[in-house]
Amino acid sequence: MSTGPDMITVSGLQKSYGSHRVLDGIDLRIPEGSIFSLLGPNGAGKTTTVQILSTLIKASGGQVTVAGHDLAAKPDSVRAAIGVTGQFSAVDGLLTGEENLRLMADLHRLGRSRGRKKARELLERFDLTAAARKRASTYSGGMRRRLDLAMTMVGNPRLIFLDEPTTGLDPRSRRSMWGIVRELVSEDKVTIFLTTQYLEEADQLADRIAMLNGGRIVAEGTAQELKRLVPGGHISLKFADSAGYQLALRGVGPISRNDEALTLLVPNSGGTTTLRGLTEWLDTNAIKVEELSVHTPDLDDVFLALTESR
Ligand SMILES: Nc1ncnc2c1ncn2[C@@H]1O[C@H](COP(=O)(O)OP(=O)(O)OP(=O)(O)O)[C@@H](O)[C@H]1O
Repeated sequence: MSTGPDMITVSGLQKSYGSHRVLDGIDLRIPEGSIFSLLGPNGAGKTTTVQILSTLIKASGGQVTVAGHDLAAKPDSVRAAIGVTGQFSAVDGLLTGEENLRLMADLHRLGRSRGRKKARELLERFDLTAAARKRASTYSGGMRRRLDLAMTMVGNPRLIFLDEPTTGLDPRSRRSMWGIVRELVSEDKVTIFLTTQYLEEADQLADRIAMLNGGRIVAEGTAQELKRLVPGGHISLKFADSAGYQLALRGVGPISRNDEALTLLVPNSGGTTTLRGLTEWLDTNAIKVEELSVHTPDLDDVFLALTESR
């Protein structure tokens, strides 16, 4: 991840609709060349934040710079530096993939030969060459998303707002999209602002994640840092016989028990020490374990713990 200058800085960002305060003082710093993900339950204010940062609507208060430009003073400069893809796809289904890209090249005034070259390159890169002459309406969901992203890349944006890039895609198409997004960052040095409903997606892609709830950022950090915020890591043990179970019950300090299934849950600090200590203790006491599994908290646990209605 880059430690260079920031692509986005936000301080004290506010947005109200009448007396309804949707964003209540948000601070963010997003380094250039990184992937940042904003998460939050429905109605938390994610779309509002993206709409403000991408110049679609005006903030009610606070300071924002995007790509080095003051958002309030220089919205045109901000617009020239960014690309937006997602829910409001620019793809025209009646045109072929190639035509869609050429149209975009025309809008960016690339000129005929440069436009064609750019379209060819992007079709190749986004794995759409074979479908280049087919109408976009015949494309699969994954192909359509790739075309949409390719069209955004025609303008050479330094920052892309990716709104739910894989919603509705099958696991293979989702993985292929993740690969493309990573490549945009590693090769083109693009900064990505990602909104997603899939916590796994943020976990896979984002360098840093912020959780928005009730118009405020309630947690911010790497996926690992966020996971450390919630307890919930545990080791699950299933015993071979009731004698071993009874012995362990007194010895291991379980957080929960199931006498019928002969299972115990033991808290896990996250390191290997607890696990090793536990298995050594079981060995020493000749207790037979049938199954052992380690559960580390995931972003779902963090999300639920931090965004429960308050
Ligand atoms: N134009 C508007 N007028 C009044 N209220 C609005 C307007 N746009 C959004 N809101 C309110 O702002 C709040 C945040 O909405 P926003 O769309 O930003 O949430 P979100 O986090 O993107 O949610 P979702 O995951 O459902 O898309 C909601 O309570 C919504 O009703």
